[in-house]
Amino acid sequence: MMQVLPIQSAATTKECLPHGRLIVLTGPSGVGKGTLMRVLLQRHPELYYSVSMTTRSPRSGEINGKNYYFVSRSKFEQLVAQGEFLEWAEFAGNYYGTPREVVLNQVNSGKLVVLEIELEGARQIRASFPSAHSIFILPPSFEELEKRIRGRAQDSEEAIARRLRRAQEEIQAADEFDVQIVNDDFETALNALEAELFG
Ligand SMILES: Nc1ncnc2c1ncn2[C@@H]1O[C@H](COP(=O)(O)OP(=O)(O)OP(=O)(O)O)[C@@H](O)[C@H]1O
Ligand SMILES: Nc1nc2c(ncn2[C@@H]2O[C@H](COP(=O)(O)O)[C@@H](O)[C@H]2O)c(=O)[nH]1
Repeated sequence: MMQVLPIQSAATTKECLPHGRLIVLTGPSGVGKGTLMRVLLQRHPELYYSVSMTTRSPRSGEINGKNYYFVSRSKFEQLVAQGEFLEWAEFAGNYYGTPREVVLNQVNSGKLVVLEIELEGARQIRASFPSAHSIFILPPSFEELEKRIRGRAQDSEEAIARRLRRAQEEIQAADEFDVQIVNDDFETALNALEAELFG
């Protein structure tokens, strides 16, 4: 019988996922990843959603520990140096990272774990965990993406411009991922996502 080893390190090894599964949900800012995740978690509370750490300032209504762990740049850099992240990246002027220990514990205990992260982090996870299932969410058009980011009304004009510039690059990378789902009609996209996660 094949020996099953727990996942311990993403930085140095390529691991298979022994008990649970790791799902990577990526796609450009404003495409609707967070909204899809929120509804998915309501429908499937057994999923484990990894709360990331960021140096971005909280938006109105965001709660520390629920939406993100909000930390200073110096604290984030200290945690990077200590190897506390499974992956991390700088996006639109802020750091974002996935806490290593809690995620590995959840996967090893058999949970279906979802990471909602940007392109560079998603690439790091794919490199470290080739058996992670990666899903890229696409907008129906670039114009619609811009409309959604602006409609969210949460980011400054400069932040919107950075995110849209980055989105061009991100969309071109969609084919690197296992599955692409277009988030045009919300229910259709949600059903496609559920089908990917629960077969
Ligand atoms: N299918 C859809 N049709 C129309 N609007 C949508 C759809 N899906 C999401 N939205 C809206 O688009 C906006 C951006 O969605 P959301 O914040 O979930 O994007 P995101 O991909 O999580 O962005 P970020 O990566 O910046 O966190 C929200 O106002 C949301 O209500
Ligand atoms: N590489 C990582 N990217 C992350 C993580 N948590 C969130 N994100 C992504 O960052 C952008 C911007 O998010 P926003 O909340 O400021 O709009 C978005 O694409 C998120 O998916 C993470 O831990 N690592």
